[in-house]
Amino acid sequence: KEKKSWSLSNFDIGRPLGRGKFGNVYLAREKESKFVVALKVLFKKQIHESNVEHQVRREIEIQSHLRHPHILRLYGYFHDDARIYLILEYAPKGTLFKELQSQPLKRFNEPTSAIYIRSLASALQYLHERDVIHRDIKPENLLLGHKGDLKIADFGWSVHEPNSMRTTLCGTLDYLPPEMVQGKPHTKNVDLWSLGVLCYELIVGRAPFLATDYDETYKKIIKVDYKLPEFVSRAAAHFISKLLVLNPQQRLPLDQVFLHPWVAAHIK
Ligand SMILES: Cc1cc(Nc2nc(/C=C/c3ccccc3)nc3cc(N4CCN(C)CC4)ccc23)n[nH]1
Repeated sequence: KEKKSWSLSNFDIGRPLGRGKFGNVYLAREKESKFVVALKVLFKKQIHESNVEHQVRREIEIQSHLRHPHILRLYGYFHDDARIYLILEYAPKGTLFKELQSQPLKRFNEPTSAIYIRSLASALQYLHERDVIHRDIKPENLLLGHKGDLKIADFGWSVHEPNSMRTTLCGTLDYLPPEMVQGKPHTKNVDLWSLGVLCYELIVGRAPFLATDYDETYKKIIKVDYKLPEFVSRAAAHFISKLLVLNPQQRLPLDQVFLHPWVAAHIK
C-alpha cells in the first residue's frame, strides 16, 4: 500500500519523555486514529554539524523494516526545514534503567533477569540474522511495553536521560567490548559481550567494569577484570563467564544462550 506522508499537523504533542543529544522525544497522539506514539525530534543542524547524516539514514532504513516483539517499532518519519521526526512505538512502562533504579536493592532477582536476557537474546538473534549488529543494549536504551516486556530502543546518539547520572559520570565505555575500546573492527559478537554486561548489571545492580574514571574502566575491560558478589548463583556466574570472554569468537553464541541452564531454567 502507498506509504502515507505524515506531518506535524497530524499529531497532538504531549509531554517530553526524554532529552537527546540531537533533540528530544515527546509523547504524541495521531489526531484521526488517536493512536499514541513517541515522536523523536532530531535537529538537522546538529546532525549536519556532527556529520551523522548517514547514521540517521541508516537507523531509519534499518529500524523501519524490523518487526520483532522485543524491538521498538519505527512506524514512519517526516521532516520540515529544521527537523527530522521519527514516529516511534510508545512503550508505556519507561526505561529498564529507571525500573532497575526503582528496585529496593537496585537489582532484579535472577528469574526476572533471565527473562529479560532471554527476550534480548531473541531480539539479537533476529538482528544478527539480518546482519544488524551493535544495538546499544544498555539499560538506558531498553524500554518496557505495557506487559513489562522488553523493547530494544536504539536511541542511538549519546542520549541523556533526564536524570541518569551514568551518561555523564561513566560515559559509554561500560558496555563496550575490548575489541571496540581498542578500536579494532567489530563483529556481531560485540552484542554477546554487551549481553553479558547487561546480565551482570541486572543481577548485581552495577556494571561489571565500573570504575572511577575512563582509563580505569578501559583497563578493566581489556583485562576482563570483574568480580561476582557472593549472592550470585553458580549458574548465573557460569553464564556470565561464557559471554565476558576476551576473544569474540569464543563467546557463547546466541543459539547456545537459550540452551544454557540459567536461561532455560526460567522459561515460564
Ligand atoms: C521512544 C520511546 C520512549 C517511550 N517511553 C518512555 N520513554 C522514556 C524515556 C525516553 C528517553 C528518550 C530520549 C532520551 C532519554 C530517554 N521514559 C518513559 C517514562 C515513562 N513513565 C511512565 C511509567 N513510570 C513507571 C516511569 C515513567 C513511560 C514511558 C517512557 N516509548 N517510546
